[in-house]
Amino acid sequence: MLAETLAAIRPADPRALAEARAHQDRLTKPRGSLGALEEVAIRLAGAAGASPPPMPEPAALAIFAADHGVHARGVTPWPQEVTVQMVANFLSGGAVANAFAAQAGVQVTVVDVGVATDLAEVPGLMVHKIAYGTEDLSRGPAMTVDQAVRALEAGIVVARDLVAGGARCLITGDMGIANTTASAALISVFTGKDPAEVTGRGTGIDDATYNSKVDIVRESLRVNGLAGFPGTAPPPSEALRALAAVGGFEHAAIAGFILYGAAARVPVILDGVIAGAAALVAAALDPAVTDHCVAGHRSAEPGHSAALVHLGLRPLVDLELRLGEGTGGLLAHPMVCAAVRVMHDVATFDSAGVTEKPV
Ligand SMILES: Cc1cc2ncn([C@H]3O[C@H](COP(=O)(O)O)[C@@H](O)[C@H]3O)c2cc1C
Ligand SMILES: O=C(O)c1cccnc1
Repeated sequence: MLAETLAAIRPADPRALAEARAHQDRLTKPRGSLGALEEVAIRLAGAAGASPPPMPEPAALAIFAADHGVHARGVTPWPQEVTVQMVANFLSGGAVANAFAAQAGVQVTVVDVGVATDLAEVPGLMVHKIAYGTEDLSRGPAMTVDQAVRALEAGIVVARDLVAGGARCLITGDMGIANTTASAALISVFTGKDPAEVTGRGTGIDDATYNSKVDIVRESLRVNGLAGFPGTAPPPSEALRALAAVGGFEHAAIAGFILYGAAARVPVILDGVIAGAAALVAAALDPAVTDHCVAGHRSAEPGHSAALVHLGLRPLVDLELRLGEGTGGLLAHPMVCAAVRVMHDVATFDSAGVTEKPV
């Protein structure tokens, strides 16, 4: 299924890109006056292979939840049970992601890809559990390559089901106590940046815990033989091994979710640092996936900025959010819709009889 999905991915369509650019310039506004929103609409046209691109709605948020063996190293002040407790909170509609999703009119699905507790499938929850949390990435591989592939495929299946159910835009979400540690390790591997530059404070930690977290990320790269790509990214053949070594099940599943969106030409709005790390994995497997992604926001985590630079994506919202769950992606969704609606609804100089400034 992974191979099939990868084989279906195409880069942006140059003709649709050119048509969308030309169309933007015919609309009744000064050229370029919608700034980065023009680029978003043009990007979605290239991704869809059509100008104007289809409206990116309805949108569906998938919150991939999993636990992390590295939690045992004290990288976060929160107990591991908060992951499963927050899953229950998402399902009863009480989390920030639910509030933002309600505001944006977005459907929420929670996916257990590796929570440390057994969960029964209930409406709104899909169970694709790979294991009861990962192993400790600072002592050896967090998961096997086979588990990484199964988690990627879980993300593919979830995206496929949501698109089959009518979703025309996919938004990434995550829940997993300690997952900013795995994110930092992945970002360090895939951007070639030093762990000290890409490790952040996650939910909020003191200086001593922060310094230890950086050491643990560094140790994870050394123990797993991943410290050998300074300033470069690992080759695609190494990407799955790197994902398995230092990633989480939610990172793998989000990478698969992104790959399916790209393959199906359904745009994917990326959330914060966890999605950024997952997108680096997806882009290492096929660089064309970034043509199908919009960076919803820039998180306060330093690794997220490094990931966005590496991916060549410009974030739409920059509000120092550091929550995850899909909250940044949800805030961006109405902006992405507005950008595309301009292409559908706004009159041209010709059609409205507005005098165009001579070029
Ligand atoms: C109550 C609560 C709700 C959350 N919602 C998202 N996260 C976020 O914080 C966690 C990662 O941070 P760290 O690596 O520092 O543990 C992830 O679960 C992420 O989704 C939350 C964290 C907490 C505590
Ligand atoms: O950037 C994020 O998405 C983030 C930051 C801190 C904790 N959880 C998620």
